[in-house]
Amino acid sequence: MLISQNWLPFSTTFALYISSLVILIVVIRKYLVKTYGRDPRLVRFAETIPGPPESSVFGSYADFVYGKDSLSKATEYLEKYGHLYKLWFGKHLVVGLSKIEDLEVVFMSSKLLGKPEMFHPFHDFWGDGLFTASTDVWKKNRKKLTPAFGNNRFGRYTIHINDKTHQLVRVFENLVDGAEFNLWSYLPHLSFDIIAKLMLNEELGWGNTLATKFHQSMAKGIQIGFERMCLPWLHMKMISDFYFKKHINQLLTNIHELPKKILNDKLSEISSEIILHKAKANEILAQDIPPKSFLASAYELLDEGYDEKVVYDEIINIISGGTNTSASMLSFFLLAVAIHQEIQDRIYDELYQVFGDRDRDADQDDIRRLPYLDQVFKETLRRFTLVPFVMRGVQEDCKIGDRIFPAGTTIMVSLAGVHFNPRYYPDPWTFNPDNFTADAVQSRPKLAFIPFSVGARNCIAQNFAIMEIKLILIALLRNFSFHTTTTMENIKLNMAFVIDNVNGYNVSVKRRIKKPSYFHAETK
Ligand code: HEM
Repeated sequence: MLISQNWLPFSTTFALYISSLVILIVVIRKYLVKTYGRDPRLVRFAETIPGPPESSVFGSYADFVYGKDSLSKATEYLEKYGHLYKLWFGKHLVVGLSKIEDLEVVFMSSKLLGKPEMFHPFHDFWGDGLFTASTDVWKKNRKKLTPAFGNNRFGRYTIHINDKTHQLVRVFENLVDGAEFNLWSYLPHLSFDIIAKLMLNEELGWGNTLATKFHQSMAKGIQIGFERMCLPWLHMKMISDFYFKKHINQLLTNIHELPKKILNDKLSEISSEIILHKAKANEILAQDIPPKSFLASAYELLDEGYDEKVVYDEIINIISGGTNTSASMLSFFLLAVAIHQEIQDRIYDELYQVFGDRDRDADQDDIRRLPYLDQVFKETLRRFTLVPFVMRGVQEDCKIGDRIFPAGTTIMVSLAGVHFNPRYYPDPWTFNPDNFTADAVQSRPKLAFIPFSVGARNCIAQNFAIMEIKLILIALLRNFSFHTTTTMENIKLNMAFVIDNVNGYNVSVKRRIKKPSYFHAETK
């Protein structure tokens, strides 16, 4: 009796121990399968596609994330695997595409408008704004916000862009004949000030505490999002939450302070604008009124049944979309023409033909009269493809080329793969504005140049960005010549949403003598 009494508790404890262990193993296994288990349909589809070597659990992230920069990566994959290749990021199958015929199908398909599931770490920061909104929300928001980027607003925008650029010209005056400085210390400030003024009607300098907090937190948030998307051990929610949750909440609090303040400051202004537009629409008001602002359009999303968070999200998206893109483009352009002085001379000669030595500001008509500036502008967007890849999620099976892409695949359209395809650009690593002479453009398919992406989910601000950046370039190049000790070989691009040069954009400036280059040649 005694023996059996001692033995029974032991056996019960042992049984309990074993069954708990079994349950734990089952739960862990289920969790791991849910986190990393690959859909057999995706696995079978992937077997037909070439790609870099991968371990079965973690995928090809190491090659992608820790390899070369994104432009080199895009061209390396193109050379090794052609226009279709696969990468596994944990359980996510990513298929890279750069054949123009395939891209046409992707961009024109109304079923391929959604962002992929693996993008969800960015949803924390961009929320239901255009970058990460689900397709249904995106459709409503995009329709509402598109008019804010219409050409009918550009006349008013031109005045403010020129005004803000004058302020930068005054800062550069103090740097004339000095040492090299990094353009990046100035250009994001300018593009942010312009977006704040034009889209949000706020005079928010970069140095403003809320703005600084916003930019620092957003940069950190994007970095965390990128790590959570690419590094498979962070696909485990409990690990990801353990490392980042508190931090992400703090970053979000910092980020939201700015749109909250803007809405607070501008609420009565927005309400009056909306009332005015309603009166005009109902023909109660006869006089002409300015087109609706971005802020009023975003605020009207509340009529669609959303709460204020969606307005914050769109403000956050527009600042994110409009700051580093323009600043990177300006920086790469000025660095490239500082390296290629003969190209800079030719741009100035063209500017001199249009403006002579007068001081008047540039406008829309002037932009149209500067074809060589346009060639260099496009070559900068090609050679330094700012957004090298765009992602789309396949929500239902779809045919691209002769393959059926199963639901659940992530499509990675390689804009850089197109821009570095030797078939369209014979010497793709050379910076050569002649790639964009009228004849050269005519000889290529239209989709061979797609820096702003194409189709319904392209850059909402494409025309605005071109106008803004050209006006700034015209003002800077009319006042200064740019010089550098950097060479094309020193430019090292890093992997990010908008590429940037890890070595900075170091230039020195000289005051422009307002005479064309042939005048200097004759007086030598
Ligand atoms: C040279 C400058 C720029 C380039 C090369 C560029 C490029 C792009 C590209 C490729 C996309 C598509 C991304 C995707 O499909 O995932 C995009 C989207 C977007 N861009 Fe730009 N962009 C530039 C400037 C701007 C500016 C100045 C703004 C704001 C004022 C802006 C706001 C946006 C927004 C909000 C989206 C999301 C559109 C949507 O999903 O409906 N971009 N941009």
